[in-house]
Parts: sequence; structure tokens; C-alpha cells
Amino acid sequence: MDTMYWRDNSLYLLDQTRLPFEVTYVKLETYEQVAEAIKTMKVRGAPAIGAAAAYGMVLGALKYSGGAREFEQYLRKVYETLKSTRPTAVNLFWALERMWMRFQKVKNGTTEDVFTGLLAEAYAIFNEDVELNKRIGKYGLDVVPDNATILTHCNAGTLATAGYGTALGVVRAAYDAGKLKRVFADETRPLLQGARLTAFELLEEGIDVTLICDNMAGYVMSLGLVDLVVVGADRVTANGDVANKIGTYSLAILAKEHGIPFYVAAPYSTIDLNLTSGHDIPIEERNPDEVRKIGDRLIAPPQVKVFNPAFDVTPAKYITGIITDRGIVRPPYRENIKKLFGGE
Ligand SMILES: CSC[C@H]1O[C@H](OP(=O)(O)O)[C@H](O)[C@@H]1O
Repeated sequence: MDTMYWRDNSLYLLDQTRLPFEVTYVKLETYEQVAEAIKTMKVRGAPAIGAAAAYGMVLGALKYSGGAREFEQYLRKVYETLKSTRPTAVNLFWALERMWMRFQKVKNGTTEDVFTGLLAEAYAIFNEDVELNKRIGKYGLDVVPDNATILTHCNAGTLATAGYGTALGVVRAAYDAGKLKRVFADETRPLLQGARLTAFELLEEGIDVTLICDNMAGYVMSLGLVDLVVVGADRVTANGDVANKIGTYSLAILAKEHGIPFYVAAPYSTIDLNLTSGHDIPIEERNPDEVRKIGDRLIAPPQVKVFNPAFDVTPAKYITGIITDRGIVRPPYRENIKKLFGGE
């Protein structure tokens, strides 16, 4: 199952709002459609929205019909539109910057040169992500005990990336190595990425997955059923603080309380050395109806006030290690992140 693919000068996107009951691909032909798909979370997950935005830049270039002199200004507008879709996952900005840098290299060529160059960069971002995730999986094996039970939150799998997944990349590697007993998947309110996406992904591959409500995680840990927690990330700052799906912070504190290792899995494209700590990470607040409803069904009084942060920040002190494509980063994070990623 592909999260997305490019064909006939269009981006085909798996519509994740329809999962798990419908596997439907939407055909996107304009950058505005890609921006809308990211905003409405038809595509979601830090690396996946970066890859989708990269293809959005290609669609923007493809549809341009103005003069050569105005092209750069137009493409910058495409860049800014895609950049404005969601504020927390740094992969979005990393991918767009990479596309912009490639444009700077090809902009003096023909229209065909620009299109070919941008498409090649989008392909590279997409294909590189799968390799990064497989490396994360390989490194993650070092922290997975035999017959392991892993608890995870949200969806950091194939559906959040170009393929294989970050946290679920560790799960897949452990499963393939015969080290995995089972996975507990948090449902992950309010948009239920765990219930709708992680459960779906793992069942598709015959991986033993048990769905729990978010508020059950502490009790499951107290029963001694969890060997380690592995989650994804949307942004890791220079000191090792991590922004991830809302509920991750609570999970990290619960894991600490129960003496359970808590790992974050993330590729280098999720690490933001420009931010010194998690205090600087912009946290997306989404539509209140996402909390008042499940799907289209109201589950609260329609007039009730809602606070709906889509992410929280887990301080580095609660994180046992960060499993990356370059190895496992352990404390002291500022020093060790710089060692592995400082020289970019
Ligand atoms: C591998 S990154 C996955 C990351 O993205 C998710 O957020 P969203 O579903 O809102 O895009 C969540 O934070 C996952 O851990």
C-alpha cells in the first residue's frame, strides 16, 4: 500500500481520512489541492507531508503559464502556500527548502529543465525517506528485547512516511527479526490515527496488535505488559525535546514512572537544530469539532468550548533515546545530536 505515488503528471494520494474502511486514492493536479490535502489530513505524518509538499511544488511548476521573469515569484507563492498548511512538523519546511534549493540550481534552464529538476528532487525526497526508515528499524533492533511488547502512539508507520515507517519501522524490523511478541496501539484521540491507521497497517502485515484507549496506557504499563514505548516525532530540537502527537508527553511520564524505556524514532529530516528547545516549537491547534465529534457524530454539546492542540512537547529528560537513521542518540542530547547532525 503506497501513501502516495506520481503518475501522468499528477500526485495520487491515499486518502487517509477514509481509512480503515476505504482504500481510496485521490488524484491531485494542482498545488492548491495538495495544500488542501495536507490541511485536511488526507495525508499526514511528518515525512509524508514533506514528500507531498515536494510533489506540490512540482505540480505548481507544471501548471505555470506566465512569463519567464515572473516564474520565480510565482513559485515562491506556491512554496509559501504549501508552507502555511501545518506549523509543527519540520519535515514540511525541510522538504520545501530542498525543493527551493533545487529550483535555484535549475531556474536558468528551460521550462523542461525546471520541471525535470524539481520532479527528480521530489522523487529523491520520497525514495530517500524509505531508506532512512529502514535504517531506523535496523538501529532500533538494538533496543528491542526478545519476545518484546512495544507500545506506540498515533501512527508513525508507512502511512506517516514514504514507506516502512519510523516507530513502526522499529516494529517491522523487530517482527522480521522474530523479536516481537505484540504491539499495543493507543487509539490516539481525537483523530484516532492509532485506531484507524496503526491497527490497520499492522493487521495488514499479520503483526499482533492490540488496540487500547489512550487512558488505558498507564494501567497496561502497571500490569507489567509493556517492555518499551516507541513513538514517532514531528520535530526534535537541538536539546532533544520532541514534538509529537498530543498524548506523547503523558505517555513519556507514565513510562518514566514505570521504569519503561521510552524511545523516539525519527530521521534526520525531523531534527531541527535551529530551535534550541521544545519551547520554541509552534504547536498546531486544530478545529474544535475534531474533539466535539467522532467522524460526523457529535459526542459533546455543540456549544461547549474546546482546546485542541494537535501536538505536545516531551522534554528530553523523559526520553531514553532517539533512534535515527544515523544511530541511537542518547543523553547528553545537545552534545550528541550535534555530533551526529551538526555537520549536516
Ligand atoms: C513519522 S511522523 C508521524 C507523526 O505525525 C503524526 O501527526 P499527524 O498525524 O497529526 O500528522 C504524529 O505526531 C506521528 O507521531
